[in-house]
Parts: sequence; C-alpha cells; structure tokens
Amino acid sequence: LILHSSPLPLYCCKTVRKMKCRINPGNNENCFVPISEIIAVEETEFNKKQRNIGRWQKMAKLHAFTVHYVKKARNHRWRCSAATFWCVDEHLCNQWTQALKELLEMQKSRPKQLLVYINPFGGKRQGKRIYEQKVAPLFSLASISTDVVVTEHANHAKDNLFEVNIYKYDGVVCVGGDGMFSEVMHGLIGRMQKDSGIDQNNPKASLVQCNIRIGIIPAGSTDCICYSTVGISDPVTSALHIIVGDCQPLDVSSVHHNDTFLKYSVSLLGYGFYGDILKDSEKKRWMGPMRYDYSGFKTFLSHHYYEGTIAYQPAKHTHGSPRDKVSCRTGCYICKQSEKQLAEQNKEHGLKKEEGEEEWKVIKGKFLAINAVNMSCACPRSPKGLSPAAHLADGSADLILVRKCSRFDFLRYLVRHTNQDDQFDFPFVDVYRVKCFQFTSKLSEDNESNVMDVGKKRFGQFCRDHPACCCNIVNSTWNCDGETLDSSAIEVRVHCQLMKLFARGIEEDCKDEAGHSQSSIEQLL
Ligand SMILES: Nc1ncnc2c1ncn2[C@@H]1O[C@H](COP(=O)(O)OP(=O)(O)OP(=O)(O)O)[C@@H](O)[C@H]1O
Repeated sequence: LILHSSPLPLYCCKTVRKMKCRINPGNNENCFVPISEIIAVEETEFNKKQRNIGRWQKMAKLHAFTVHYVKKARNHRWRCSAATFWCVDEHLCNQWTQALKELLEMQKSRPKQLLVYINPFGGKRQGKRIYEQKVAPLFSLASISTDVVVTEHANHAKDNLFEVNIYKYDGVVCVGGDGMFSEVMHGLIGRMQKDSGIDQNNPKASLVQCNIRIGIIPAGSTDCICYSTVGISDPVTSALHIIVGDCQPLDVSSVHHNDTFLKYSVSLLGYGFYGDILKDSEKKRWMGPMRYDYSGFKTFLSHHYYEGTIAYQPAKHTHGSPRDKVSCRTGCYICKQSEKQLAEQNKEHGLKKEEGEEEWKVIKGKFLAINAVNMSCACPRSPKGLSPAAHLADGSADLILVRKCSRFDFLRYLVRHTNQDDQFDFPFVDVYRVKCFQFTSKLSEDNESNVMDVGKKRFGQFCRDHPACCCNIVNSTWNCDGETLDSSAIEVRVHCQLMKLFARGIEEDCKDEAGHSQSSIEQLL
C-alpha cells in the first residue's frame, strides 16, 4: 500500500507483503480512490469463514479495516463500494485506520449535521421509503447526524426554515421533486435576506448569498434540477454527492411584479406552451406523473399563441453564447470567469448604475412560447434540455422566444429537444443570453392603456385572427419552476451564484474530456 498526501491511491496489490486488500470478492484488481471520494473507514471484524484467504487462514488472529468509497458507474451514477484490508499486525492495522480517519477529518467541505425535509406525497409517494432505505444508512455510515422533518402540508418546510436555527447545520436536504426543492430554496434564500435586512420586494436589491448548501434527493415526478446538476436522478448518487461535500454554485432569478416579489427560479420560467401545460396539469393531479403527457399533448393541439412585449439586457459579462457547442461541466471555466467579471463590474460601477446605463432591447410579437432558463433543464426525456449550452453559474439566463408558426413547425422544434439537431436553428426561434428581462402581455398593455373600457375588461378581448372560433385571447400563465405565477407582467433578474448545491455539475467522461478542452480552447480563440 502506498500513501500519498493527496489524493491517496489505494493499491490492492498482490506484491504488498504485510496487508492485503479484497475489492469486490473474487475480483482482486488494482483500484485508485482519491481521499475526497472515501465515504468512511471502519474497523472490521474479520470473518474467516466468509472468505478463502489461502495461507492467511493458518494465522491465529487477523485484523482488518474496511474502506467504503464512491464507485463511479455509467451515466454519472455513483455507488458505495467497499474494500477490506487485513493483516496479522494489529498495530499496523490501527495505524492505517487512524491515518485514514485523520485524512477524512481534514475534508472540511463535508457536512456533519444536516436538516432533512421529506415530502411524503411527492412523485410516487416514495420519499420516506427512499430516504429511510437508501439514504439514511449512507449518512449514518459517513457519521452525518440529521434532524428529519416529514412535511405535513405544502410550505411546511419553507415556514420551518424561517424558525429553526439554520446556522447550526452544514446543509439542508430536500427529499422530493422540483417543487419541494423550490420550497426549500425559497425558505433558505428568504431567511438569509430577512436575517440581513434585505427587502425581497425591491427588484434591484443585491441579495445576500446563501452559503448553506442544499442537497436534493430526487423523489418527485419531475427531478429536472437534480438531473441538470448531477447528470442523473438517482437517490444514492445524490446522497453520495452530499456525503463527499460537493459544492456547485447556482444562479437564481428573482421574479417581481410592480415592486412585489413573486418567486425565485433556478430552472424554467415559461410562458405560453409550458405555462399552459402546467395550468392544465394542475387540474389533473389525480392522474399522477402521467398528467404532464396528457396536458402536453392537449396544449400542443390547442396551439395557442400570445402577444406581448419583451425587453431585455444582454449578458455582456459572460464569454458564452446559447449557440455554443460546449456545455457547462464540472469546474466550468465560463462560470468562473463570468462570476469574476460580474464582481469586478459591480465593484467599479455599483449594480444600479450599471443596469441603468445599459440599453434595453425590445421585441414585440406573437409567441407560442417564451422560455427563460438558468440551466440546461435536461431531463431523461430531453437529455440536452431546453438550452443545452446554458450555464449553471454564469449570472445569465437563456431567453428563448418561439414565435407564431405552424403546428408542424412547432412539432419539429419540440422533436429537436430529443435528438442531436440544433433546436435554435429555425427562423421562428430566437435565443438570447440575458441578465434581466421584462415581459408585458398585449392584454395587460391594452387594459392598462384603456382602463375605462369596462366592457372589454368584463368580456375579454375576442380573437382577431380566428373570428369564426371566437376564442378568447386570455393571458397565458408563467410556469416558474413548476409553480404558476399570478401575474403575466413580470420583471426578472438573474443573481449570479446566489445559492449552492451539494453537487459538482455534470462530469465529463474521461474520453470526452480531451475533446471538450480542445473545443473550449477553440471556442475561446
Ligand atoms: N406534506 C405535504 N402535503 C402536501 N403537499 C406538500 C407536502 N410537502 C410538500 N408539499 C408540496 O408538494 C409540492 C410538490 O412536491 P414535489 O416537488 O416533491 O413532488 P412532485 O410530484 O415532483 O411535484 P409536482 O407535482 O410539482 O411535479 C411542493 O410544491 C411542496 O410544496
């Protein structure tokens, strides 16, 4: 066995004289584990009957310790594996155990105490079982102590986060879907602002960063945030990312209406198509996760478009563009550079001055969908997501405008989310990387400019494009990370790296890595 300072390679070599290691019984192979990916080290009662240990069988007493470590499988899946080392020298065995435990103690980013919220009704109602059977045993193996709250109603976790002493925890874990994550995020960010005396209703306020990390154990019907930040929706993988103390900063968009705070968003803010799907699916909760397919199909057939005006400020501080071929990956260079750039700009000019000076670009039109995404929004059905090159932490959002087009063209656009073709390569699709934007629907513009027109307000405005069908032009609804917003006129601002997750972004395959860095360099040149 050879011990390097960091990382520590664990060699299970036959040439080692004094100690032997067995990884996956029956498979004596060499293995390299960085200290950062060791889950726990524990003394082991060596059971001679269990293993054929050759000449060691003749020895009177064997001493052993087991190293539990992260084993990386395909598709970003992580598993807990174990290697048991044994020898006859008790002192040597203790020395090893002690040395490894000390090295683990030095991993300061690892959480020791966590606050866990479980939504027992999320997804297929398996949250409690998933936590108890798959996650809790791993936390206990890693000596993480937990306070567990099984939620009793919606907003239980959010309200609780305003009351508990959150500063004694190294992180908050939510077991559920994107809705549960959103609730915990609102509780945590809201609590931070409250404790710092920041008014969330001020759309221009510089929000205080939240340094308590959130871990997501996926157990909902939509686990898009987990998928986009870890690469897979898998409770064990997520638990292991929490245990090793990973940290992934995340941009958060604040959404306001007339100086009133509405919500925060980290994944999708969608008006039109995705707003309508959500609104319809809410009425069909009894259908379970199937409701999204049903409402998706129905909304596609209805083919509604909405008139409105978008004003946005481009994100000039970031090097990337939504049409890049390079995606955001672990340790992303573009995210790091963008954060530095923004910090410098804010130091020099102050946030308000800088935003006030920059010009707003204005687009009016008829849209089938308006989507603003802070991350790729990848999910198993659309592994590259709504905006494949969106970054997790570059202080920008990708604003995607899908203008009125035929049903067939819209279908072509949707299908491209599932294949390798560029979904932005259509004349009716525009995409911009922005740091803030505002949207006003035609209907609310008309209503504002004509408040005295009572009849119009009462009966709605009749569709001018389809007079025969007399369909009512109503506003669509904003879908904010899976929750509906009450207002269609909104003001959105991206807050760079406002919060942190127990994740590391999506890891590149070793094979892909060379290609990625090559293309990154080409991109930058
Ligand atoms: N005990 C509870 N009873 C009812 N609702 C709850 C409870 N705990 C949390 N919630 C709410 O349930 C919503 C959905 O939860 P979650 O995201 O975990 O499941 P989901 O099935 O993926 O959600 P969705 O139905 O939005 O796809 C959240 O917005 C959360 O506020």
